[in-house]
Amino acid sequence: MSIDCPSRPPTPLREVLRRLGGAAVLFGTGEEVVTGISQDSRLVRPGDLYAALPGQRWHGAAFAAEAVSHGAVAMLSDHPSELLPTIVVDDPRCAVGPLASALYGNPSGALDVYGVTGTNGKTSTAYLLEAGLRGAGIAAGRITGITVRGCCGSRDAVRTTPEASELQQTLAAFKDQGVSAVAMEVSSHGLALHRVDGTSFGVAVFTNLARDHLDFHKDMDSYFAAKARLFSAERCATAAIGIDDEFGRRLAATVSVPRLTFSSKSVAADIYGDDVHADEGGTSFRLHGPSGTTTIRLRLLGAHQVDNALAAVTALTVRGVDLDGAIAGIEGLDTVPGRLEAIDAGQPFLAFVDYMHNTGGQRRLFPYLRSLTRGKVIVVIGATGNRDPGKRAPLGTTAAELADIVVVTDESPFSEDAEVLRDDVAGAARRVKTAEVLVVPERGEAIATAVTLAAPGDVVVVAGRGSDAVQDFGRVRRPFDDRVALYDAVLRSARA
Ligand SMILES: CC(=O)N[C@H]1[C@@H](OP(=O)(O)OP(=O)(O)OC[C@H]2O[C@@H](n3ccc(=O)[nH]c3=O)[C@H](O)[C@@H]2O)O[C@H](CO)[C@@H](O)[C@@H]1O[C@H](C)C(=O)N[C@@H](C)C(=O)N[C@H](CCC(=O)O)C(=O)O
Ligand SMILES: Nc1ncnc2c1ncn2[C@@H]1O[C@H](COP(=O)(O)OP(=O)(O)OP(=O)(O)O)[C@@H](O)[C@H]1O
Repeated sequence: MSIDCPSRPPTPLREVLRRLGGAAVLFGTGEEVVTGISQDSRLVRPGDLYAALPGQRWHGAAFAAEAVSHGAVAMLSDHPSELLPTIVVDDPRCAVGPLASALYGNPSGALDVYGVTGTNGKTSTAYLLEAGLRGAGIAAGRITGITVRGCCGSRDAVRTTPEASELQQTLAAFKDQGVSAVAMEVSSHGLALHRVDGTSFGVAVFTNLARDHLDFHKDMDSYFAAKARLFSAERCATAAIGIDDEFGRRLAATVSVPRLTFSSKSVAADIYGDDVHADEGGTSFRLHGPSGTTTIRLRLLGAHQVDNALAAVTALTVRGVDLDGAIAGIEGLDTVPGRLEAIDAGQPFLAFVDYMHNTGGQRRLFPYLRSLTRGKVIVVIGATGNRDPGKRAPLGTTAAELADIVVVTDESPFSEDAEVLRDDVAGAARRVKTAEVLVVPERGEAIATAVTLAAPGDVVVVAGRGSDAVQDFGRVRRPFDDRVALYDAVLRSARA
């Protein structure tokens, strides 16, 4: 990995205090100087200001000693520390982003940042954007829940949208590497938890909104409101908005920044796609926009990728990027890891790994999978623990409505009882009565079962985890990659 944030000029603590405004109170002399900021004691570097935040499980102040051991020189929190000079503010989480941006030289001001939000398609759209930017000759970086990639290397992502201090460090590193545009995912958690405060977006992109994350946001209106925060004139210069659902239309009607809309259903959009052909080799469609009509041939699979490509082209159009080069880049993208990724070990049926984990994704993808076969669609499915329990039954119901065989198994239960998760999904799937429903707790066995049941011409899809490399059972975590497991299962079945 080579995305280290280079050291920054020291900033006196008194200057930090001044930046935070009149409500901030300093406990200490203010003689110290800080060279960076971190909100995780484990990631503190010598010279850092440690932002100790109240969280869901802990208060960061509990980790002050560890921050000191790593070289923290001062703290930002909602109460003073006995260990470090502290600047106290009422809501330190709100303060971190803008302060980190200032300490790292306002990196987003020097970058064209494409922020992608929405329930589904953020990662895919960010990959398409990066490919389009690079195709147009623009040095691009990418921040997604899979990896963070600049011009000089990449590293695995910890979450979809990095915490505020890590985000500003990454943007500063990108800037120093010569990156000039960044495609990044902006999750609703990221917006609600102020991770992107202090970041200026050249364009905010809205893909779509469907039920998800209601454990955190409580209802769809709050979920939408979190997403809509990205589109305020204080955060973004322009917007690209998908209007194929009610929420996108609502957003398009209310944003005050210059915007273009896109759609794969409505000619009323500024940029729209039609004549979609999605088969097992790729996806083509006609794109109609301000500069005319062009045919786009994606190597990515599934009609949903037309929506994501429209999102990317619309955002690139809004930013005035050369579209010929950008479209060539988009057409060259061969896969997004774990997003309808084909697994081919020479078997006589189609096999995919996908990340669908909500009914919005299921409803968009199953029709495509169905179109690929005259035989059966077999899905391996589960529900992730510690997430909205209200989404489990709909996942089971929709899978059973749209597939022929549903193999229910474990995803990552985290601290929840795996059997309860399986029962919720399988119970709902069984009530549909049209699909065969099996429960196979161990994921590798479930995948092998699906493969064994596949006849020539069928479609097998292992859903829900995409490219995740670890299955998390709370106390036990084990390496598990669905793509490897599916490939191995296919090979084993061929030998048998
Ligand atoms: C809601 C949320 O984002 N929570 C994350 C967050 O929790 P938190 O801020 O409440 O932190 P906490 O664990 O209570 O700890 C409090 C403070 O102590 C600090 N700390 C904690 C432990 C330690 O050893 N040292 C230390 O400094 C933490 O950095 C934090 O500032 O910080 C924790 C550790 O730093 C994360 O483990 C935790 O992720 C939770 C488990 C999580 O699952 N987050 C998911 C839901 C998430 O954010 N997902 C979205 C994408 C969703 C999607 O699009 O599908 C994302 O953007 O990734
Ligand atoms: N435009 C779309 N419309 C509906 N479903 C989609 C769309 N794009 C992707 N999907 C589905 O959502 C899954 C996740 O896709 P992707 O990772 O691109 O989205 P995401 O918004 O980043 O999701 P997450 O935040 O969960 O990573 C895909 O595997 C696919 O099943």
